[in-house]
Amino acid sequence: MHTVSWEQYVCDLSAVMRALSLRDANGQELGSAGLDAWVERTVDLAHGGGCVFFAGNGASASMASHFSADIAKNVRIRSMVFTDAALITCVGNDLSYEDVFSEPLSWQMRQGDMVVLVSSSGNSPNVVKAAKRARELRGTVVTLSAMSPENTLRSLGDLNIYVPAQSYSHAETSHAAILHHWIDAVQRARSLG
Ligand SMILES: O=C(CO)[C@@H](O)[C@H](O)[C@H](O)[C@H](O)COP(=O)(O)O
Repeated sequence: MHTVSWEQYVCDLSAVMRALSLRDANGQELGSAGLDAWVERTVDLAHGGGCVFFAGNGASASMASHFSADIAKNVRIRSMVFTDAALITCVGNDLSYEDVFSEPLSWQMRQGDMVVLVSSSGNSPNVVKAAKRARELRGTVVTLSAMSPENTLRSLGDLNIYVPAQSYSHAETSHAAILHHWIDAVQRARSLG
């Protein structure tokens, strides 16, 4: 069995996280300083009573639920995910799996709300469609992706966070750390931490 020592794993993961890229909608690189812009937008949204939606598949679906709970409980920001079994099976069955995030967004998202879309590959069709729908609805789109730098999702957000992870392990762990970092910062900015 191929093994990597814990020290090597941490070293490789750290390299991936340090190489974080954050680009705006025009493709301009903001680097990790762009995380502050994300925090500011989220604080502004909170002042206006806006909602933060989260979506992703598999491990990213569990992150969506986790961080939706955190932002509501710890930061008192309204939040929603679309992974309720009745909802996802209904939309998946009646329309298609590609619509399971975009369709509920159409019903729930208002101008000025934010959606955080998490996809390691950056190519899951339902996540890509959600990004396009949210833009039509004039919401703020934040994407977290990995794998190929040319992945589809990376060009669809107002803020596009990318880590050059080549494994789901590194991609998912990096995304979870970024989301924790963001919510901690929003919590401090709202003097709730
Ligand atoms: O955790 C893993 C793989 O390690 C899986 O659950 C993974 O999240 C699923 O295969 C997802 O469907 C992958 O979708 P995506 O993150 O590439 O959009």
